[in-house]
Amino acid sequence: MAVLLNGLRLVSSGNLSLHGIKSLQYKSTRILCQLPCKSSYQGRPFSNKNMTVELDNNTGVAVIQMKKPPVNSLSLEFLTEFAINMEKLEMDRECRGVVLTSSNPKIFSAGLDINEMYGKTPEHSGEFWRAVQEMWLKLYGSNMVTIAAINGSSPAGGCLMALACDYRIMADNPKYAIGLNETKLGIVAPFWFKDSMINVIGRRATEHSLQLGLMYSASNALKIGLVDQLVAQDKIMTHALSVMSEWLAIPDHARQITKSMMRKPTLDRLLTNRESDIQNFVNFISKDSIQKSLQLYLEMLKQRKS
Ligand SMILES: CCCCCCCC/C=C\C/C=C/C(=O)SCCNC(=O)CCNC(=O)[C@H](O)C(C)(C)COP(=O)(O)OP(=O)(O)OC[C@H]1O[C@@H](n2cnc3c(N)ncnc32)[C@H](O)[C@@H]1OP(=O)(O)O
Repeated sequence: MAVLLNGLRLVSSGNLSLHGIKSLQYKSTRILCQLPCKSSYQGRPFSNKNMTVELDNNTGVAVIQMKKPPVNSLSLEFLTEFAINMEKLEMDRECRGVVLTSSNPKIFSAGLDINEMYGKTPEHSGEFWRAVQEMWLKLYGSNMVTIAAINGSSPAGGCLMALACDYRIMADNPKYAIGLNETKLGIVAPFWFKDSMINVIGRRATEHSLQLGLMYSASNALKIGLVDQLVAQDKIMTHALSVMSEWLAIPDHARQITKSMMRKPTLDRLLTNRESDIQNFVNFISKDSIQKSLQLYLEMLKQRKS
């Protein structure tokens, strides 16, 4: 955790949620630019199999652009790479904010890679689920300002990623849909997916949404508060960076402590039940009836195409 105070940067060893706000050490550094100063942009890209990460040293803002063809499905490899990148940015004293977006102009993310849940060993399923948890813990528990620039459809795990951010901006296109549609696949959104949604849209709307596995058009997502703003597709990144500059104008320490106060109980719930959540997932996904549902769903996805 990093806090700016009178020109000194207070740095702790990890995410706000994982390590709380105690044991701060003093490190002297320059104060990072509070607002984007585009004139002296210096991009610094790294790691690029499933995503590119570009940190602007002048603004302290990184853009993570997911680029896993065809639909940014969240495979074990993708999730591992994502967690490593988040960790790197979290540790980077110059990074204060992250915009998450997609290189696919129509799909933000298709959610968890269904192939990782179908026909796999319990060991693989457990490893996969731990990686899903890690992605969420890193994003939901980040000290940085996180903004989702949702430039396409975003079902299930894709919606979860957006829900884990601080702010959601969606492209204003009636063809794009977002939601936690797990029940439509015959599976159940785990408690921390549900908690993430409750924290954004409230209990009643979440119950309705989860039971029916609803996918919302961009305009309906805005109506229920699932996204914060709709913006024309070609303006989404400019707008996300402008919203980011507003968030970064708030002193880091005050914003981070507030964020921690709001999110810690939700994070702690998964942290204290992490192993049982993995076991529940493995038991659930290994059932013949669930495997059958996933098989049918995968076939349906392939048939839809032809
Ligand atoms: C008692 C409690 C116990 C608790 C247990 C917990 C269990 C909970 C477990 C898991 C939670 C699950 C979370 C998830 O995220 S599941 C994934 C949900 N995702 C979806 O339903 C999206 C499905 N996809 C689509 O709707 C569309 O593909 C699209 C809108 C994303 C894109 O449409 P389009 O551009 O038309 O592309 P195609 O449909 O043609 O797809 C291209 C290609 O990609 C494949 N594909 C799509 N989505 C996925 C996916 N999620 N995983 C893997 N593969 C995917 C699709 O099959 C096509 O493949 P191809 O034919 O081989 O080209």
